[in-house]
Amino acid sequence: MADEAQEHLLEAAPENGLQGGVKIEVRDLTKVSDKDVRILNKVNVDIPRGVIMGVIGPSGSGKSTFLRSLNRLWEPASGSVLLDGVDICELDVLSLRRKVGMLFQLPVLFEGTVADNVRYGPQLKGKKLSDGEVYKLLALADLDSSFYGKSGGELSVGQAQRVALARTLANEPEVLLLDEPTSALDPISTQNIEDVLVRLKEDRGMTIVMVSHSIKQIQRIADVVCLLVNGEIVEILEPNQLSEAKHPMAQTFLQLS
Ligand SMILES: Nc1ncnc2c1ncn2[C@@H]1O[C@H](COP(=O)(O)OP(=O)(O)OP(=O)(O)O)[C@@H](O)[C@H]1O
Repeated sequence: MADEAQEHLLEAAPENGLQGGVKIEVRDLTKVSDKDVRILNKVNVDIPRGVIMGVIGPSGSGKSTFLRSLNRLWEPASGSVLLDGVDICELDVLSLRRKVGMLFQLPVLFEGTVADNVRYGPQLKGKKLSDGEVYKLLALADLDSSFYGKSGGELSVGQAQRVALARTLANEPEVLLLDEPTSALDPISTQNIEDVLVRLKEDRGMTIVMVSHSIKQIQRIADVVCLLVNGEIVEILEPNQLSEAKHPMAQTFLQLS
């Protein structure tokens, strides 16, 4: 990846008074499939703290694999990922996944109430969240107190996605990984989630890496966008500069999406 591209990322670091600096360093990250096909090929990128990074690229280019490699849902074949300078392979997987929370395209809620779901992570560590703490987490995910006692079956997909977000936030993550988190949602639910993500970045300095097929969404909320093609990062740009991307796939992708 060109040095120039990396500079875009570092320039996007927050000017909101929160601590800046590199949060995630990805070094020569390579992932090979069982059939010996390279899914990620020597990916290098520094992701600053307090930035929303959008990841785009054609289907099969390795976006989900990249995301899953950041919290060891997929183990790399070679290369490394450093979180605050510490190789994630040196961290206990459970504590890594608390620090680096993840949301998927479709939310899966556990049995029980919304409050049970939100309490789940802290409970595994022996901590019972008070009602007030649960309400605060719901509010962070833009859900009012009426959701507290509801069950998953009573929720729309958009509401369930926000409950899944509140459940992730209960673990006090420093990084959020989002794999097309709004692709199954209507425009209003999408906007709710986008607003929450921007607030988490601005108020808490959270680092957010989001795969999205929507260029418009990337342009609405991302600070930088990273284009993956055939398992390689070929461009890192500010969202409003996407039309200036030099890689031929970028133009095709822009026209089709
Ligand atoms: N568990 C797996 N085992 C083997 N190959 C896999 C596995 N998961 C994904 N792949 C392959 O890795 C490549 C990248 O897949 P990945 O899901 O990361 O792409 P993507 O860019 O997220 O695609 P999409 O936009 O369609 O979700 C694809 O060729 C896919 O077939």
